[in-house]
Amino acid sequence: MRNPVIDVAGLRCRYGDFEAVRGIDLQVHEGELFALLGTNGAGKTTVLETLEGLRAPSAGRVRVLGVDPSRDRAAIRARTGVMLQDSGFPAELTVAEMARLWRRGDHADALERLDLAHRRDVRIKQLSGGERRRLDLLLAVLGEPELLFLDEPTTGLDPESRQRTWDVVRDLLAGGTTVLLTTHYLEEAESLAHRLAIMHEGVVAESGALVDVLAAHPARISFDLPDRLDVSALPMLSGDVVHVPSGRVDIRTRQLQDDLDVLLSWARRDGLALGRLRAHHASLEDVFHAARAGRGVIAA
Ligand SMILES: Nc1ncnc2c1ncn2[C@@H]1O[C@H](COP(=O)(O)OP(=O)(O)OP(=O)(O)O)[C@@H](O)[C@H]1O
Repeated sequence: MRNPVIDVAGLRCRYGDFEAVRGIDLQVHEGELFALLGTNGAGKTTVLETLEGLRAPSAGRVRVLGVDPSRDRAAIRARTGVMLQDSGFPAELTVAEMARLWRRGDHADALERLDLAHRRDVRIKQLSGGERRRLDLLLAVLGEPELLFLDEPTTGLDPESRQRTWDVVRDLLAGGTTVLLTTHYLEEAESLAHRLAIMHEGVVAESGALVDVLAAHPARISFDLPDRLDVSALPMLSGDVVHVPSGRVDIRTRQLQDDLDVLLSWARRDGLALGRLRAHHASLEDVFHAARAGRGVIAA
């Protein structure tokens, strides 16, 4: 098997007395999109900055494209694209000028792809927040990097712009680019990621292939408990039943189809309507809440 594009073992990062990253392992393989998720302050930006060579780890081993980023940042920069949360480009330049300054050439296709062609002669200071984000992405991918760091790439974008960004990322993946993504939008990770890690308070609380991580968590059935019924009236189910004060029943089960079948048969037999009935396999949001609550499962 080939060496991972990113290989991190036992990484620790300190800010003075405070240890923000407390011993994490990560491997990102060629051509995959790895989502680094986590609660606020979990340490994602610190990890990202370490991988980009912007800060040295206080302990552990970090290799990016086979190189130690804190020792040889220049070697990595030439082969990576970085889309930061706040890029701070010169406000007076136009979009086309900025792109040419970043990398020589016309870039008409890339501008078109990111829906910026019609804004090519507009100054950066006049762009909307969403257009700024698309310009950030444009500049990050102009050099056709082997490895792309995307730090919350769709924050502030409307749903259509977000979809467009996802399409660009999918095209890059199809072309063999490796992507490390951080995002607070779990549906973004669920839509794009092959593998992921969820950080909480400086450690990895959950990690693995997206499909394995989702499969390791119970499915859910929820509905409004019909009027005048008590939860004790529910039929015998394999899952755990939680009854919230608002009258909603929430069932966590590893036998989704069987439990749903039992519930629907019971409701039909007794002529009951299960209001706002929902049944679904675990979503990344369920996994995220479990990780935060310390119920994570390291799947791989
Ligand atoms: N320069 C700094 N000095 C001291 N503490 C810092 C510094 N930068 C970050 N921290 C702390 O380190 C921890 C991790 O911060 P980091 O920005 O890496 O988290 P994050 O996962 O990116 O958070 P968010 O999702 O909120 O952006 C936080 O508790 C933060 O307050």
